[in-house]
Amino acid sequence: MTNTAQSLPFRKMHGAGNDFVILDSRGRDRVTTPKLAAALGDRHRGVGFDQLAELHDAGNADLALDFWNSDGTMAGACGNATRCVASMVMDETGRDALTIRTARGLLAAERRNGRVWVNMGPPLTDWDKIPLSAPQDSLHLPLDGDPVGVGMGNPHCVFITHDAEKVALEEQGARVERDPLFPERTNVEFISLLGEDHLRMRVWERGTGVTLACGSGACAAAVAAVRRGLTGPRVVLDLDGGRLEADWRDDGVWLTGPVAEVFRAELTAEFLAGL
Ligand SMILES: N[C@@H](CCC[C@H](N)C(=O)O)C(=O)O
Repeated sequence: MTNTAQSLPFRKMHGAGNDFVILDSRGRDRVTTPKLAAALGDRHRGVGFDQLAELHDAGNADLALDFWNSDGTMAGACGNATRCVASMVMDETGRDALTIRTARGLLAAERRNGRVWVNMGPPLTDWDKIPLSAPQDSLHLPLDGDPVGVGMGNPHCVFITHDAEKVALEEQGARVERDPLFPERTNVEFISLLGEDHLRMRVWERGTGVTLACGSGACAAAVAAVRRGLTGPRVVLDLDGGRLEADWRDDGVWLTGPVAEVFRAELTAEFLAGL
């Protein structure tokens, strides 16, 4: 933490109930450390969030983004936070198209008919790119329930079930997140088919636990559903916190859904000094 003497402004936003603290470090040094992320992510002694997103300057893009989980670890991708920040910067600048540098690569965001879409990039299906710990066919991972492995800049393990409502999400999610098949742990999704190109999805996020929605997870679920012949490439997903849409095109998987700003506040100098 470089800025302990001063308070630090932030915003709270959410996308379909997947909630974020947004720190805007454009024009200054980045401030997030694992300790700050974990302290702020504490819903009792901090602010509480599923992810923290920190904006910063990017030479060759409109902005850059880092993502942190509430356990203080970093994530390579966060679809819902990317949508929230894109919407915020589009409102700020009046622009309808942005490029966003993330650990996953350069992502495009577009506002079409009032809805912000983000291209989360092409899915990764090779075992070493997801990554898995040994060569495997990612379409049939060697785990009970025959899940599909998908990389979206972060790892996902997608279980196709008869009824996602009936899954013991906490127990199964926690176990699969740390299965040795995933050297970097994994996000875990359970999906079931509700109708044509319409999925129910529940999610356990790596580094956070059960969340109301996960954007990269929705993209991974759509990819798994297409690869297993369940749906076409454009899919509606009903999550606990709302509805997301994923559209797998030649240039990547596009994601949209609701976004909301909840409040703006500042971290006190006392809170920061205690880290
Ligand atoms: N909520 C996210 C995913 C956040 C990162 C994830 N927990 C990880 O560690 O990979 C989303 O909307 O994509």
